[in-house]
Amino acid sequence: MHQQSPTAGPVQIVTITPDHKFILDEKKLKEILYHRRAQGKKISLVSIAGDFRKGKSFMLDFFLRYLRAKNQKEWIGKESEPLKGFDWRGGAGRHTTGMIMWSEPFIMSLPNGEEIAVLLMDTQGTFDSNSTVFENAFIFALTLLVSSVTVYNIMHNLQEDNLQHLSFFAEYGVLALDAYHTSPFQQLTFLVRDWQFEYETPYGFHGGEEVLTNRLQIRPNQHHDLELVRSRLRQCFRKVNCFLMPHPGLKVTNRREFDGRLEDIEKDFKTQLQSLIPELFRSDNANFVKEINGEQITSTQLFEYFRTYCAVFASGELPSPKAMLEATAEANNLAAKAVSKEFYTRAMEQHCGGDRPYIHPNQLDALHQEVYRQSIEKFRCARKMGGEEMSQTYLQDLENELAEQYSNYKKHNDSKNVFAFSRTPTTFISCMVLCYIIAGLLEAIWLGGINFIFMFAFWLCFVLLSMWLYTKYSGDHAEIGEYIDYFADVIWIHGFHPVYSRCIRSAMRSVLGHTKLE
Ligand SMILES: Nc1nc2c(ncn2[C@@H]2O[C@H](COP(=O)(O)OP(=O)(O)OP(=O)(O)O)[C@@H](O)[C@H]2O)c(=O)[nH]1
Ligand SMILES: [Mg+2]
Repeated sequence: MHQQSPTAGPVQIVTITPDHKFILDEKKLKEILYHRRAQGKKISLVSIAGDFRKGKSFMLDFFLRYLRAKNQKEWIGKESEPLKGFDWRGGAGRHTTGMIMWSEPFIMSLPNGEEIAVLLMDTQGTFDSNSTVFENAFIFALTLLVSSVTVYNIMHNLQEDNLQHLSFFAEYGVLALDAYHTSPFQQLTFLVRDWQFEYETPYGFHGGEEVLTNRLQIRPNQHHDLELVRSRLRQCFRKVNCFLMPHPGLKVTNRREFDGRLEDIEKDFKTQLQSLIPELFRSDNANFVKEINGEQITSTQLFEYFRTYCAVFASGELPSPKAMLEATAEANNLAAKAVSKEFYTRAMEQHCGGDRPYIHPNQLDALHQEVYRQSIEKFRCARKMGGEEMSQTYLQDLENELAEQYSNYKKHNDSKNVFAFSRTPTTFISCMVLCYIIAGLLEAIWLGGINFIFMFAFWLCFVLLSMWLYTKYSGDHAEIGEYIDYFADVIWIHGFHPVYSRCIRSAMRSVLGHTKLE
């Protein structure tokens, strides 16, 4: 290990602004990652993340002691030496904000003798009352993306909510990657603080493995949600392990003047520190060196990745992560809106859809008013989370969408009107003219006796035409109008249309001299 300069210390590389945006301090990050000691070397980044006020920075200072120690055996330090490095303190309010990196890399050797640069990073605790869901997700996801080993610091036990949050953050991180990776993240170590059940499961990695196997097991008949979280975690991380840490003692947690000295810390805690930390920094661990896309990267490459990931998170291209209540309430409202809209569409289609005849505009409007009222009522009555204020936005959207649909139905209905108006009257008027001419001709050649058939057809067409006009203009007895349209269609398709087409074709042939017109 190389001597650190006396000025080495924690450096804020990511700052969260009061309006919950983040700023990456590229200059400071560059100073660390382009440090002369790290130049050209592969890199390992060990970070700690987890809920706020759970002793993360405190733990990181022991990592620091280990990496700084010249004598590997007695790295833990003197009994009365205060614990310094990354800033930690007691109290209930959050302390660390943004992301903080140690200003100088540490040099370690891989089993093949190659030197690598090791960096430490502290992060803002999740779920304090000041941070937004975006902040939490961004910090955690970025930590997972840039670290080779991420220590997920949790309290008391490995619970379902820890797994759920982790998978949420990991999925958010996956979004920032530009290509699909089978295991986008490397090592994740659950560090369970204040483990109380030593009588059942021992401290350390062995006990941790037992707890982890139990929690990550996919059981037959397990609920799909729980199974999904577990299978995604396995896909996202190359290695997951767990360490059970004892309580550090009441002097650590309850005394204001506690400064981190070992003499105030319980023996068990110190013993476990000595087993945890050397194991975490084992250079023969296959996941210790940072890899991206299956390639071990150098510190200068990491700088570029850091910048790229931050740019993706800032671009606004990613879906904005939402709190569980907000996301569920949104899903409820969207579902209720979809049901109401579908109800409206189905009812309108039944009366004025594509295969329905034209109806009078007044009738269409009355139909719309009624179906619209019922559809809005349906939305109001649906059970939704998020309260009245939230549902108001979706109600507004629904109203706009229904109004737009109605305007489309109106246009469609009008277009049917023009169509019906041209074909049905043309057919009946043509029939009447034809019948009249035939009756006249028959009269002229003294066959007036069979005239009555054509005069009957003439008057039939006249009556049908009058009835049709009445139904279309008044909107009453629409079904009768429909039957008349149908009757006219039959006459048109089987009577006039073939004759017209034949006439037009032969006329064209005589003009163009028997060219192929089929
Ligand atoms: N119960 C408990 N408390 C601890 C442990 N280790 C440290 N602490 C105490 O927890 C308090 C918070 O320590 P920090 O290291 O500042 O906690 P943090 O997680 O970094 O907090 P934020 O920076 O606010 O997210 C201090 O008073 C520590 O003495 C532990 O293992 N168990
Ligand atoms: Mg902290």
